[in-house]
Amino acid sequence: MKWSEISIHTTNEAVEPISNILHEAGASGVVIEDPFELEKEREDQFGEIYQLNPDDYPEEGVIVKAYLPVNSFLGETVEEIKLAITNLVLFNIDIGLNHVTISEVNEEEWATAWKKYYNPVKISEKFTIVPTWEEYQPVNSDELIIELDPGMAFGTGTHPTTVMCIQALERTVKKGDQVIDVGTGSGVLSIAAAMLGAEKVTALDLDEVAVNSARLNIKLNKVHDIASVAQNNLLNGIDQQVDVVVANILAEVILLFTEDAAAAVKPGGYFITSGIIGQKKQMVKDALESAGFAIEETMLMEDWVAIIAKKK
Ligand SMILES: C[S@@+](CC[C@H](N)C(=O)[O-])C[C@H]1O[C@@H](n2cnc3c(N)ncnc32)[C@H](O)[C@@H]1O
Repeated sequence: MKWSEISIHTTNEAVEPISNILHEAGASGVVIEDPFELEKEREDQFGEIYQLNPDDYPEEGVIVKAYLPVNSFLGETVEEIKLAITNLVLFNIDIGLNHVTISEVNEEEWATAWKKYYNPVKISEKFTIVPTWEEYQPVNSDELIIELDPGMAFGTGTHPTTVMCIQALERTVKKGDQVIDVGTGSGVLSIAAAMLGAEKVTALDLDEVAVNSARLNIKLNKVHDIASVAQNNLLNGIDQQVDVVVANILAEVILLFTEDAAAAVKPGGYFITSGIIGQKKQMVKDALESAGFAIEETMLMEDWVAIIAKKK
């Protein structure tokens, strides 16, 4: 598959809304080149390793980059992104130079473009995500380490939507549980569920690239006896009943299968949903409640919401 790199030279203030616009437009792997990163004092209590190259950063302003699949919608998507960014001015957001460039990258370049921005990160009480090419010494003996090579699939493991899912899994998965991960991407949530003691994990994704990436990461983390991966559209054709279903997908997609999720979760079990932007929270909550779930917890990180719902 060919990928297009969209690069936006903007201001610090606009980074967050532009990242959201890019995510909403279906971009993968938003990276931020902020010269401040070069000067920032690093916490090393978690043993993170930082090797930043000044050549990768602009002299002033911030560059936000993301990757879009090259398909027949690319032209429209780019135009929509540009318009949405320009519209930020209406909200009094300074978009700075707003210099937008597009370039094509091949699969290999895309995969390696990630690597320089990707370091070990402690993302929850128990879990640290470590890229496969980094050396990492655990700080605590009970620390759980997920080794990840995101390749082409979504999931460096450190996106707020993923972090909230992992924190929600920590609160809900019990030893011996059965779990389904809808939209597994790099497989990170399935690996976390297996490490938390689940007995059987089913990882599903529509995208073949994600299926392969999840298989690789599941094997790398030695949880392949517990977690298996299949190419599948949401929960279509899945008739097993499990203790936890987790899905980090956009709100619009969650709404398509709340009924199927209600059928797949045992009474007293959980449906964890994430990937929901703030203004769509109520819509998802309403759908979950009418499908037979009670909202147990609403989590918030940056502009993103995750919901832990319990099957009545
Ligand atoms: C935001 S990513 C989440 C990846 C990973 N679970 C995480 O938390 O980092 C969403 C994933 O859902 C997958 N997806 C989108 N629509 C889907 C569908 N209809 N059925 C299955 N997977 C889907 C995408 O391919 C992508 O890998």
